Amino acid sequence: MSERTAVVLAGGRSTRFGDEDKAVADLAGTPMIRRVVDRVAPVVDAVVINCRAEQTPAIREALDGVGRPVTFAEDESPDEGPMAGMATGLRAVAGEYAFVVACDMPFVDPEFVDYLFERAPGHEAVVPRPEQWFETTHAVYRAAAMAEACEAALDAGEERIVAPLFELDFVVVDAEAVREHGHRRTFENCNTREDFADAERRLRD
Ligand SMILES: Nc1nc2c(ncn2[C@@H]2O[C@H](COP(=O)(O)OP(=O)(O)OP(=O)(O)O)[C@@H](O)[C@H]2O)c(=O)[nH]1
Repeated sequence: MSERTAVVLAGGRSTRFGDEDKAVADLAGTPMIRRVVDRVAPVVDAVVINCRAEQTPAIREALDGVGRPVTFAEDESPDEGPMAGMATGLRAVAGEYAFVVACDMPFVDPEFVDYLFERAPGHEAVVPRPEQWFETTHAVYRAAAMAEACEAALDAGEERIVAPLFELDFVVVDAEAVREHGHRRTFENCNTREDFADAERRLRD
């Protein structure tokens, strides 16, 4: 089996959260990004973090001892959006396939991630579609192909991550397959203080 990587997107400004980086914000006693990495670590061989250079020290500290090699792929120009971050992160991937996940999805389901990787051979992307939209920041990509497609889309002035996706040979994981293989919370994300409070309640349940 070729090496599997998790690319964690953390280069956003957390404006809905407030004057603190939500990636390293405390969620029930653990930095949120640590929760994400701890959950995916059992099903990947390596981790790539995309962030801005000034975020790296705090994220590195939060990930101390995760048990997988962690590489930092820092934005050359910050604030260019999640698709630019995805391209930067994917360019740092050594293996063929990578699971891309946002740093604010602390309930990501490792069994579901494993299922996405299992479906990947022979394709360039495996993207869940639990409802009407594609979960592009919770999907497996052939790293080089998606990075190239993102870069072309950015050059064309495109901002939506579905644009490069449609250039690839991709598999959709439909609602039924999501229900069968994934925990229903796998896509939940935390953007606001209220979302954090909600997540903390769930983590205590
Ligand atoms: N590299 C990079 N990543 C980004 C950028 N904007 C968002 N992201 C990442 O993309 C993912 C989805 O973005 P959001 O959930 O909107 O996070 P955010 O932008 O930090 O939050 P808000 O400012 O509240 O919208 C998160 O994992 C962010 O870290 C960006 O300009 N550059």
